[in-house]
Amino acid sequence: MRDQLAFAGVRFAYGDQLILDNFDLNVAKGEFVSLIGPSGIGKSTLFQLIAGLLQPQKGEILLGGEPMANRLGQVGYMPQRDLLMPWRTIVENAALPLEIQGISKKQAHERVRSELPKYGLEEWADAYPTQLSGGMRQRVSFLRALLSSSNIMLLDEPFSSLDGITRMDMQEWLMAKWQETGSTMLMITHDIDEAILLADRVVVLTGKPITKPIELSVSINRPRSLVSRNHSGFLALREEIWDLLRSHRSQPSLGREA
Ligand SMILES: Nc1ncnc2c1ncn2[C@@H]1O[C@H](COP(=O)(O)OP(=O)(O)OP(=O)(O)O)[C@@H](O)[C@H]1O
Repeated sequence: MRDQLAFAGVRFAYGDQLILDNFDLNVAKGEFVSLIGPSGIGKSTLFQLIAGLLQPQKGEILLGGEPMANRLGQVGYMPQRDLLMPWRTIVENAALPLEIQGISKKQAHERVRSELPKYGLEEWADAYPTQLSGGMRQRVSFLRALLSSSNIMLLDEPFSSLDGITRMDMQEWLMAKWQETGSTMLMITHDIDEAILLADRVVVLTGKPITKPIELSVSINRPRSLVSRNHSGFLALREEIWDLLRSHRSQPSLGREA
């Protein structure tokens, strides 16, 4: 089967700061991939390249096997903070990508209203974002991203602003949504447990520039739940990822002890 997303020999630099060099990454249709790496390594840059907000200076980014220079509108993006417009109701916020696609406001609103029960939000259709909890707002943000494009969803630390209990609820909720929608998902996270729990594969980004990402398969049976964290395979993977991150953090070039 063709990859849903492929980086082939990609180079990208901001001025003389090289972020990616000869970078390859392949993501299969319907796969869930977590991306983890130190702050400032280039994770958000990677997402901006996928979304088409930035272009590679060398190499190609392929969507569905095709090189696609204009990738805007081909991917759904869920940011760290929900970025809902406070003056728009929940329906009006979630319907925005459909209206941008040229669907009439009436049809767009009907479509969103039909989706809201799946998000536990049917009673909040006409509420404003400030009336909702953080977890509820992130569910609206997810729905809005999914309505932009369900082919590839980019989740940029989607739960980092939530409290610990809501975050765990949302992790289980996202696992269920991923299975229901069959979308390809890439998620940036700084939380090793979150990276493992949700993913088929964890990609550890290290090095400046990033050349070869370290890819680790997560072979823990699905459906998973928070209890899966006690699985021996989970604990071993957590150790492995932590060792990788720690060893790169303590490189002399990063200003730590030799
Ligand atoms: N528009 C820009 N112009 C110049 N440099 C930039 C720009 N955006 C990011 N950078 C630099 O590129 C590097 C990678 O940034 P990026 O935001 O992709 O990292 P990140 O891994 O997502 O970091 P974090 O985990 O802190 O969000 C950083 O050194 C950052 O300062």
